[in-house]
Amino acid sequence: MYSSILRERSGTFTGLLWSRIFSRNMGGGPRTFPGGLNKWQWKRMHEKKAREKENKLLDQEKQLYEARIRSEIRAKMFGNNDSGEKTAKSSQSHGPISPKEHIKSLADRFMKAGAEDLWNEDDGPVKKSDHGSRRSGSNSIDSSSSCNSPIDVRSFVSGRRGSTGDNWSFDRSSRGYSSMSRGRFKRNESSCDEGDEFDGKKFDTLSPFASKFAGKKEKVKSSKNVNGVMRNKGLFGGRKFRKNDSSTEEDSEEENDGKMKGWMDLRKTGSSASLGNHDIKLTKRVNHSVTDEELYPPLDINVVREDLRKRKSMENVMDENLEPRDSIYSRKRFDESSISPLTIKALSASGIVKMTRVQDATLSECLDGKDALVKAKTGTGKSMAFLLPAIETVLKATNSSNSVHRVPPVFALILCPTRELASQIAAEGKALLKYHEGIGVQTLIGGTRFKLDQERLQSEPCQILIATPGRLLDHIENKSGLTPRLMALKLFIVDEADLLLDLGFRRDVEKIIDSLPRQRQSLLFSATIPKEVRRVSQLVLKRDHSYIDTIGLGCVETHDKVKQSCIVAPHESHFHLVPHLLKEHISTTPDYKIIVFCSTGMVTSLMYTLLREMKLNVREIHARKPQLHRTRVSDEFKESKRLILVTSDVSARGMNYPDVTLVIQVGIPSDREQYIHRLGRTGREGKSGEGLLLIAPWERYFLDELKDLPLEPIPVPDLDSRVKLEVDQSMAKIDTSIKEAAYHAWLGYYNSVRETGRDKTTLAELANRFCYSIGLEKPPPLFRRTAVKMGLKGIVGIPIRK
Ligand SMILES: Nc1ncnc2c1ncn2[C@@H]1O[C@H](COP(=O)(O)OP(=O)(O)OP(=O)(O)O)[C@@H](O)[C@H]1O
Repeated sequence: MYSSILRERSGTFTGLLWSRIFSRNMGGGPRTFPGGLNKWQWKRMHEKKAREKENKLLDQEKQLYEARIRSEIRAKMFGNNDSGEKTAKSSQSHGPISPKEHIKSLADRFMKAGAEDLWNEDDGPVKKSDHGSRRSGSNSIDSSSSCNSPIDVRSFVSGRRGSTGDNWSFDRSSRGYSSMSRGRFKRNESSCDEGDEFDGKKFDTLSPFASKFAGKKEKVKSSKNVNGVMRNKGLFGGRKFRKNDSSTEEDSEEENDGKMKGWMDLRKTGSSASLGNHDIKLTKRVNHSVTDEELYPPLDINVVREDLRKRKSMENVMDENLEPRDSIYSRKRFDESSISPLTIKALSASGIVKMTRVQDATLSECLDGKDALVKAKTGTGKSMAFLLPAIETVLKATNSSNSVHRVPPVFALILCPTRELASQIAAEGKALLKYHEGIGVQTLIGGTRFKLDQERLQSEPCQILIATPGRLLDHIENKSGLTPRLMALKLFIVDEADLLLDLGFRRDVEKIIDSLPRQRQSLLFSATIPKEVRRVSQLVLKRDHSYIDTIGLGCVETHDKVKQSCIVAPHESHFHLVPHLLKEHISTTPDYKIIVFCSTGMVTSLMYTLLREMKLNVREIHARKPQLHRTRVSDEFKESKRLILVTSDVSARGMNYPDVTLVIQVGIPSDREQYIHRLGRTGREGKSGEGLLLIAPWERYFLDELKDLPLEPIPVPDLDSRVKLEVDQSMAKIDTSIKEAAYHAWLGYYNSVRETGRDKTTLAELANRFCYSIGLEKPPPLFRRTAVKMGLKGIVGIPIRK
């Protein structure tokens, strides 16, 4: 019987192998098999393997078949249309788009107004000198006469300028920001552009790029006739996209088929939400007679930035009809918007009448159901900017949902990085829903009991859910009943988007996105959006999303009213300097409220213990503290004055502690963005504040990342001998275990920083100096496994536990 089964499977190697082994076994071969299996177990194991292999092959065949069918359908749909129609149709379909269309849309987006910050240093318009020398008769346009003509890159990509894609509109009422979506353009808050007439309206040009571009556009148009080449480096890291007009349609069909197969295969390798495929070169290089360098000499981005800065300073004059330039408020009132009267009533009850600029810039776009990536400075009301659309979405969904839901649906999901931030957003949401009956906001955050979450979700209304990724994923993966409720989701919001899309969180976020409906609106908010995040934002956003930047290209991302200084001092002195600086600030600021950021939880704990020993009014928050403590301290710090909060990065993002007078950052933050967010805990709602960065001489390299910020170096203050003595005495009283934990955490943190972590010997030396400065006699040993993991095993000065 078995041999007949095996004969059926004889096509597979496993089958053959098993058949040999089995027949040998029948003939008195070995009784036991590798792994101590008996012959039946051995047989079953191989049969299972063969089945799995067969299924895999079948799956692959099925996928290939589906890909073929899809490409046939696409060929039928688009076969007879011109390229403009193709683009329109493809943007409506929900299936995968062709590589060609994909390239078009990426290139299109890259060249849109406001996308300059996606460019690499050597992208962009032609340098003035080069430009002049390359002008070609009537095709060249003088930059001064053409500075108001935004470029339409579709003309390069599709080979003709689409008439509908050129509708550039300017909304005067919403002055002070830029927003790009399908040809719409609004002006930057602190934009550095000049105004010009367009379509009978006052039109603010995109940027000084426009004039240079206009010339370039003509140039490219004419050069396209020669060889049909388009070069677009920024988004694709130097990749080249070419369209060879002389190639026949058959050629391109063939090429497309080949590309499509590769495309389909690639799409299948990642999760549906993964991004990997978007940045893949799918076109072949084609030789052409004119070199790219001749056509597109590299742009000196610094020249452009300088240009922008000059224009900004010229524009920085107060218009008497507008809010002052440095105000975070716009002139628009909430009652002029289309949000629900009950929400407006709640806003008025909290004394909120006028919108902030970011709210003005985003509200209509968000209410229109568009996807958006929004950048606005810290403390300017981003939470309300996304909570208002969330509430409107719920109202709309509740009114229009004629189908009775099997489970009570969650219509809006807000993802944020920390528990405190989730609770803060929930509190703000509840205040806005004060007069809306039956609409509930709930949080899903770590540190609480899972079962309690479930009960709360079932017993209380929850149309708006605010969650941290880890706990939300727990609920999704453990089938707590949340997943079906998310099926009706209409709006997905990611606050602190750059952090949540960063590697640390991205996997969780991808999994969460996989369990959300694809037909939804998505909004991403942050005060910092580095280039990489704009690229990976496609993980969440639709391709035609708007990018709304209320800060403006080339403008400072921090608040003018926040004074920033930096002290470079040996790190052994930091534990002495911090109390000194605190005392100095307290003596001059009666209503002081200070946040001290430390690099890790355990260093935070040591700093807190020291300050407490010194009888300063101090509290601590870090991830090692129980949630109850964190919530209590966070609430207390919100309400209080004359208090110092020592914290790790759990408080760096989004936390709205009103009237913080000073932020001290001890040691370098993880990156430039984190510096901006930590600093952003002061100077909120347009108020003034002060920031101080305290670093060691070997951390000076980090200042390079902040060179565009108004950070003033100040001399190391002379230490008061009494403070010094007091610090030494207080440090001596601190339990050794706290110091040892701080040493290990310190070592771990700087080992993970690329610049300090690569030279392990120096790192060990620095760590030892830190160790002695906190009163330890010798460095505490590391577990062998930890040392191996950290690459510190065998390094002089790093003792290993026996
Ligand atoms: N239109 C408004 N008028 C007055 N106050 C407002 C308005 N909008 C928001 N606020 C208040 O401004 C403060 C800061 O807002 P919020 O915390 O949303 O800032 P944020 O931009 O999200 O900051 P971060 O980047 O640090 O997360 C809050 O106290 C909020 O209530």
